[in-house]
Amino acid sequence: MSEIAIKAQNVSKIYSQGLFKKRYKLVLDNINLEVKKGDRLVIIGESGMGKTTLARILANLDAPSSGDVYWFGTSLKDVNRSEYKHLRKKVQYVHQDPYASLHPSKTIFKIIADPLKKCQGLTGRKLEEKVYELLEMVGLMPPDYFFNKYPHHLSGGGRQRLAIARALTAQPEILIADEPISMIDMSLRAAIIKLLKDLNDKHNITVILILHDIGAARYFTYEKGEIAVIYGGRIVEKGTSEEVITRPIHPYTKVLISSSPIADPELARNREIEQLRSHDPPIRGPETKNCPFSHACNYFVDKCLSITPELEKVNADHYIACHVFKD
Ligand SMILES: Nc1ncnc2c1ncn2[C@@H]1O[C@H](COP(=O)(O)OP(=O)(O)OP(=O)(O)O)[C@@H](O)[C@H]1O
Repeated sequence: MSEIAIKAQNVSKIYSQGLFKKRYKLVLDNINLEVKKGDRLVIIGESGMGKTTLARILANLDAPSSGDVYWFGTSLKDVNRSEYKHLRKKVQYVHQDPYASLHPSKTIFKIIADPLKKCQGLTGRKLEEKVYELLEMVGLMPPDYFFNKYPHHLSGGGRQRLAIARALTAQPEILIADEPISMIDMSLRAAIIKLLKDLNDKHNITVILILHDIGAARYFTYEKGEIAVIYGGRIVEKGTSEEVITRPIHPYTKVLISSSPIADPELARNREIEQLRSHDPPIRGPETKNCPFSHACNYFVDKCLSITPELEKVNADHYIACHVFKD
């Protein structure tokens, strides 16, 4: 059996808001997820559903209010300092915004070389060779052409490639990329997803990719991996791309798929998009026990307003959290 690379166990996150911080907002509600070593996972959902919060907690950039995250079987609550130092390098995070995450006055060589010196202790010719290799690996070609350039010389896609190369300097085994394509031109997006697929395929790096684009999710997972659909801080549907995108069950997943843009004008004209009862994100507190989608769902029944549905198995490749639709 493959080793579990990363696991979230009963992870919840509550933020306090308001003047005296007395209003509590449940942003993640009892999330359970695991990703095997060398596998791929997409976490998909619309804005404000908790994707970034979950990604940051998985990367230990933020702490859950309750629950635990495990890296390679080690609980981040119990880990000792030296073990954590060792594990930290293995889990790297790629930010949504490549513009903000790169030092504007450092050359591209320095952006990659500095962490290489720190993480791998490389110097001189070996350092130069490694910078060359990493730039080549992320498709910044020919690598030495970029050595003395600066981030502002690159396109958005190029900057995201550079941000990925920088994350690779730590030789990670898990890469968590938070919407890495949302701030770059449409035409460059597929290439970044392809790069992440290649890193997974050729270098066996476990990749967790946060997305709101269903087409990109399908492209990333059609050969392997899973898609987890998040709504109101809950995983509402999870499974292979074949199951979740081809045979969606949850009403939210269906709406997400049917409203994703399609290029063919004929298909776009003829398709029907279900109108939801509300387009606002749900407001839930720590004590809320309902289906997070119940305020928007056209099919809700009484139970949906008072009992939070748990993820249940439909088949080996498909899980669903819905009181009404179960298969
Ligand atoms: N530090 C914070 N304090 C209070 N509320 C927060 C904080 N960070 C996030 N939130 C709230 O948590 C909810 C989920 O935010 P999150 O950024 O995780 O969603 P998201 O799905 O990643 O959305 P987006 O795609 O817009 O980034 C939102 O309602 C957001 O306003």
